[in-house]
Amino acid sequence: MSTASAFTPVRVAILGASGYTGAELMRLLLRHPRVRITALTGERAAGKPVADVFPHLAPYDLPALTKIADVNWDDVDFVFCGLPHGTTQEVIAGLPAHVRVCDLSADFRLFNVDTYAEWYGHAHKAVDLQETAVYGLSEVAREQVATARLVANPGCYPTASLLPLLPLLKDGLISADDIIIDAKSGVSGAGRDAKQGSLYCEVAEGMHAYGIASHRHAPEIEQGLGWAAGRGDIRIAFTPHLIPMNRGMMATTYVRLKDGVDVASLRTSLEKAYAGEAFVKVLAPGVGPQTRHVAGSNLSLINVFADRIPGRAILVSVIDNLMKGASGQAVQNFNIMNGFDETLGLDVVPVFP
Ligand SMILES: NC(=O)C1=CN([C@@H]2O[C@H](COP(=O)(O)OP(=O)(O)OC[C@H]3O[C@@H](n4cnc5c(N)ncnc54)[C@H](OP(=O)(O)O)[C@@H]3O)[C@@H](O)[C@H]2O)C=CC1
Ligand SMILES: CC(=O)N[C@@H](CCC(=O)OP(=O)(O)O)C(=O)O
Repeated sequence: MSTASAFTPVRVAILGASGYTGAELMRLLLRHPRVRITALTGERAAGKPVADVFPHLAPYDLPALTKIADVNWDDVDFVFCGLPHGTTQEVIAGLPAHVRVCDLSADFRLFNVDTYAEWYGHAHKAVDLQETAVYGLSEVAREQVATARLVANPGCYPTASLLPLLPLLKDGLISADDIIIDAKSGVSGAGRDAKQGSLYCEVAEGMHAYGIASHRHAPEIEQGLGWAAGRGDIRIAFTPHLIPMNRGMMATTYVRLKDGVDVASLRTSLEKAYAGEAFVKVLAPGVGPQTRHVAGSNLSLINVFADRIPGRAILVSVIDNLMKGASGQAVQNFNIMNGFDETLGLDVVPVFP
């Protein structure tokens, strides 16, 4: 099987194709009518056919994995970069100018390079490029994404957290100073690399919080909230948890309503913000979003509930961390950057149950 297109295809390279987000990108782009995959890279997997690394892709006609240094850039228009954070800034800074980029790592997400250095433990290695990067939460930044050369694809926890919160802050309905995010992720969020924390015995039949009050996605979420609230000093309580499942992410967020605001107004704000959106849906009152409702798809399902404590509300949002939390949103941004219908390659119905 190979991709066929009646149009001139965009020639795409996936850096980090031997990782989980790379596999997800190949799954989506093989079905994308305007894409031809011309280069795939791996580090340890360089030199291997994709089928050796991902046998589920054996039926498809894909280039073999190479080192990044061996990519022929004359044959590439667009790069999806799925490398570990910290390795990406220098790689992207070294790409030829004609190539547009969607970076899935955290390397270009924080606009303030001092904040980046504080949370990532080293100075930013491409400060000039950082200034040109657009934070690609697709529904919020469409216009900037459309013309960007470099899009910083949001993190999975920030995507799940920001989608329900941004409209409510923009509309002035909730306090920016009392936001508590309790989030859970499937283990694929940690990537395919062998790590003790991803071993079966460490994650099966149990769950645990990690990065408590110290996870590097907190400043990314605060940056987005600050944009919506028009303030740079927002601090959140954010606790991620690792859950024994392959994919999926849930953010349960506790907020305080501004005086005179009720939960119905929150619902109206969310419905208005996401009316007509292909991938963000506000569920009917009382219906709880579940990770199994979005598995394998680019959907984000959200809902809002009255808390039993007066003046408070609870937001629940779910995404698939590898889709809307990574590769799905990256393809959505690719579509926006190329003027394509946003849903191309993403018309995937969730796998249920
Ligand atoms: N997994 C998720 O749900 C999400 C991931 N992200 C981010 O996306 C990026 C990719 O994540 P994911 O696919 O999960 O990670 P993986 O660990 O599964 O894959 C990493 C990829 O990068 C390659 N690689 C590793 N080190 C280097 C290096 N020094 N130089 C060149 N290539 C290298 C690996 O090659 P090889 O294996 O062949 O050595 C592999 O192809 C990360 O920055 C991650 O934080 C963002 C949102 C969600
Ligand atoms: C389960 C798990 O380990 N998840 C990762 C987040 C995945 C992600 O979005 O990370 P980036 O910011 O690097 O893109 C973590 O907590 O670090």
